[in-house]
Amino acid sequence: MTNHESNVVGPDVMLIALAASISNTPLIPNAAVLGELLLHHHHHHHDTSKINNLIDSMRASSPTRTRSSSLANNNNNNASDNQDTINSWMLYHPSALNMFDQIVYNMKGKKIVTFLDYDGTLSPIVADPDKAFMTKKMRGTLKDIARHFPTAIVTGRCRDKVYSFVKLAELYYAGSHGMDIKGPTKSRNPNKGNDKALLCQPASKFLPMIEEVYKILLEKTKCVPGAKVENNKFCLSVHFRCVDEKCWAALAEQVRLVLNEYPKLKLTQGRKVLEIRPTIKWDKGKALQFLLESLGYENSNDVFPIYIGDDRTDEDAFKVLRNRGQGIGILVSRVPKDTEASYTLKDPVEASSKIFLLLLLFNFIRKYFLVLFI
Ligand SMILES: O=P(O)(O)OC[C@H]1O[C@H](O[C@H]2O[C@H](CO)[C@@H](O)[C@H](O)[C@H]2O)[C@H](O)[C@@H](O)[C@@H]1O
Repeated sequence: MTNHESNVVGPDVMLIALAASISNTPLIPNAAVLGELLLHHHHHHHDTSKINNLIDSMRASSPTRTRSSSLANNNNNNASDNQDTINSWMLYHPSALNMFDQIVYNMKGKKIVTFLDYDGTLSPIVADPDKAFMTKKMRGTLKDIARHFPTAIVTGRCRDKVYSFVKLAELYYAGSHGMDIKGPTKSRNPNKGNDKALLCQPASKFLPMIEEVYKILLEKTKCVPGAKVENNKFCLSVHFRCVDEKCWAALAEQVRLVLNEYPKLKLTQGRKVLEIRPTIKWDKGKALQFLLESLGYENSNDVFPIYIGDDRTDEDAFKVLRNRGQGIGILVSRVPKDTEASYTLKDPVEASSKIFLLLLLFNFIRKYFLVLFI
C-alpha cells in the first residue's frame, strides 16, 4: 500500500471506531449504518486512487504522445537530450540487424524456434483492430520461415481471429495471451509427424465469466465515443485508441467499476488498450515454455528460441528467455522502453521481414556449408 493510500485509509478507520463507540447514543444513526457509510466513503477513495493510477498509466503508455510533445517543443536541447536517451538505450538494446553476425554466431549448431507476436510485430498498428491485416509479403516470408523452423504466433488476440489474419495452417497459435494454444493443423514437413493434437487451454473455466463481463462492458462503454470492446475468448480488450483523451477517465472508471465485481479477473495494459484477463499464473512466457516443452526442448541446450514482440505482455516471454539463458528476445519499438529483450527492431513489418530473410539465408548456409558451422 502506498503512503498516499494509507493516508486515505487512516481517518476512515478512526471514524468507524468512533461510530462504534457512539452506537448507544440516541439521535444519531447507529454504528452499523454509519460504519457502512464510511466504508462506502473509503471504497470510493480507494476506487478513485485506483482509477487515477489507471488513467496515469494510460497516458504514460502512449509513445506517440511522448514523441509528438518532444517534437512540438522544437527545442534543440530537448531534441539532443532525447537523442542521448535513445543512443544510450540502443547501447543496451542494439538493433538486431546491426548485430546479425553475433546472433548468427550464437545460433551456431542450434535448433531455431521462432515466436512472433501479431499486432505491431507482423502487422502495423491501425485504428480498427478488425482491419489489422498482414501484407502478402509478410505471409510469404512467414511461410518460408515455418518451412524451416517451428514457428508460433503468440498474441493477445482470440486464436481464431489471428488465424483469419495469418491463414497459415503449419504454424502453432497461442491466442488470448497464451491461454489458448493449438498445434499446426498441417504438417510443416510432409516426412515428419505434426502436433495436430496439441491443445492447451489453462483458463477454460473462466469462459462463462469472460462472456458475462464482455456483455456488461459492451453496455457500460456505449456512452464513451470511440471505445471498442473486443472479445478475445479467454480475455477481453477495451480499446481507447479512438477515444478522445478527455474521455479516458470516464472509460477507465467504467472498466474499473465493472472489474470491482470480478476479483478473479485482472486488468493489464497494452498499446492504447485495457486488457482484462483471469488472475491465473499464465502469460506469454508460460506459453513459450509450454511450446518449447511440447517440441521436446524442455532441458535442451540445443535450442535457440527467437521471440519478436512489441508489447508489455511480450516482456513475460523475454524474461523467460533471459532466465533460460537461451535464444534472444527482440523488441519492436522506435522509442526507448524498459525491456528484458536483448535486441530491438524499429519497424514492425519491414525490419522483421528482413531478419526473417537473414534467418533463411543462415539456414541455407547451414544446410549447404555445414562444415563452416559445426
Ligand atoms: O499480443 P498482440 O498480438 O500484440 O495483441 C495485443 C492487442 O493487439 C490488438 O490491439 C492492438 O492492435 C490494434 C490494431 O493495430 C490497435 O488498434 C490497438 O490499439 C492495439 O492495442 C488487439 O486488437 C487486442 O485485442 C490485443 O489485446
